[in-house]
Amino acid sequence: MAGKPAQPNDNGARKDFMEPEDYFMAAAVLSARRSRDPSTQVGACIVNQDKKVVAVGYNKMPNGCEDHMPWSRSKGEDAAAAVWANGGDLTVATAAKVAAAAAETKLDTKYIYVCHAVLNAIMDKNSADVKGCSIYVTLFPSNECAKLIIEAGMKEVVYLCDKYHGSLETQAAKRMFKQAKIPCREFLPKETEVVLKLKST
Ligand SMILES: Nc1nc(=O)n([C@H]2C[C@H](O)[C@@H](COP(=O)(O)O)O2)cc1CO
Repeated sequence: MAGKPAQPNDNGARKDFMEPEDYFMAAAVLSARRSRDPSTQVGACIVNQDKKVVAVGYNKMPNGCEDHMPWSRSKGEDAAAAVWANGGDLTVATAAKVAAAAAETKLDTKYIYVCHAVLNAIMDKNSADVKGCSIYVTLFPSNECAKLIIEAGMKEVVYLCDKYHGSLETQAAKRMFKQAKIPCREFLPKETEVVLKLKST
């Protein structure tokens, strides 16, 4: 029996192939999965003007430091976890407060050591430079990432999530992007299912 009549220009190709933009953001989402950060995993994918991927990256500790730097968000969390692990009779909440009050150093948090996803992607690029490239990021770039993106001559930022939009770092990043005339747009998947599925797993 004859099937559906072929449409003009129907060469029999698969119709549900992945659109390039979805692929680039999915690559960023997949890269984020390599992160060891227990709370926030960030991925980045840099694409050149020929639509070729030239780099991917994720938030990580510097090479050689992976097993030695803390992943905690606050000194208190570390100390509380240690008390808890040693069978201490303080609750985690109490221990956290005691430790946080006793030591206010940031040296025991991840923030001072971690390489953001954008930095890692730029350092790991497989091209001479990333001038004129677009960057797909799972989280809006920080002020430090914005400086790198601008100085590297990238032309566009596409982001999936902006959960720290109220932070000083994000506000500073937006101010620099505006001044440097680098457009930032929220990612709108063409084929939502694939990217969101990756994001949520
Ligand atoms: N743009 C960014 N790129 C990143 O790679 N990061 C990293 C740094 C930390 O490892 C993690 C944020 O941890 P937390 O504060 O949500 O527990 O994400 C953070 C930002 C935020 O501006």
